[in-house]
Amino acid sequence: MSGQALHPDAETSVEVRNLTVSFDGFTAVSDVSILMLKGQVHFLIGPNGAGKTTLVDALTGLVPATGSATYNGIDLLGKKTNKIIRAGVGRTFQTATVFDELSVLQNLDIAGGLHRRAWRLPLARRGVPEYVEEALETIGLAEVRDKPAGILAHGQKQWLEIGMLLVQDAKVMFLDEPVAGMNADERDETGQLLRRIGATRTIIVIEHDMDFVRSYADWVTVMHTGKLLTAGTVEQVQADRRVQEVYLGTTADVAAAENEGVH
Ligand SMILES: Nc1ncnc2c1ncn2[C@@H]1O[C@H](COP(=O)(O)OP(=O)(O)OP(=O)(O)O)[C@@H](O)[C@H]1O
Repeated sequence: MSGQALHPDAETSVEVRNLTVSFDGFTAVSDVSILMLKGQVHFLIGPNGAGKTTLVDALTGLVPATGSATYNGIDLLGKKTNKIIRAGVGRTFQTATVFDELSVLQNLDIAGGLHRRAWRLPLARRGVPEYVEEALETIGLAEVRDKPAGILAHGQKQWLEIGMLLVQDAKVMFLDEPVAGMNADERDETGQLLRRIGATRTIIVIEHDMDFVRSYADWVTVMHTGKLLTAGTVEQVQADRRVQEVYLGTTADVAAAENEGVH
């Protein structure tokens, strides 16, 4: 895909080619090809039903797909979710999946256990592993480590989910609307967090909050009715008339909006 090498030395991390997902004859994702580079925060946007979640489902072993998708050359299609996690590809969902009655630390420990091949001693008997300490610091929850996850603020729960991916050693993270329901401060903290962890990983965020996209996207991919509409920098995507049409309606609506100074 031309123009995507914002950083000349960025390496391709996830490569999706001609990916198609059909449900009983309905094509939810149609012939989509995307390159995702290491060290970039990618955003996947598009109106409701565009196929964003289904695309991520296909890349994380939840729905079957045709075409090809690799991470660092490892085939992702046709693999079970646990194998995909072990390969270094993780995701969050729109609704939090933390165990409310367990502490922040225990949630991280369990998530880390999913990644470890061998069965290990429970946390209480072996102390807190270094990588869990690091994750706690990174997500800013060190001070609430022993609190039950159920009492965390909404934003903190989302950060815990991201921490769970960190302890799984996910090098590729798909995040489904991580800032939905967050206040402005929480959104900013989340954006900074994504930048920090994205420097050495590949982050792909499904998002509807365009302010958040504008502030933190290195690269934006736009989907519409299952197809890839366009991809580029925020500026490129915003200037694309097809994107404006998809979000605003018809070409006539776009012209009217432009006349009224809406962009
Ligand atoms: N399991 C399924 N069976 C049948 N159709 C499905 C299934 N999952 C998704 N779809 C359909 O596929 C299309 C794409 O849905 P998807 O959830 O991927 O869109 P999205 O871009 O993530 O939308 P949103 O922003 O609303 O979450 C929708 O028309 C949806 O109804």
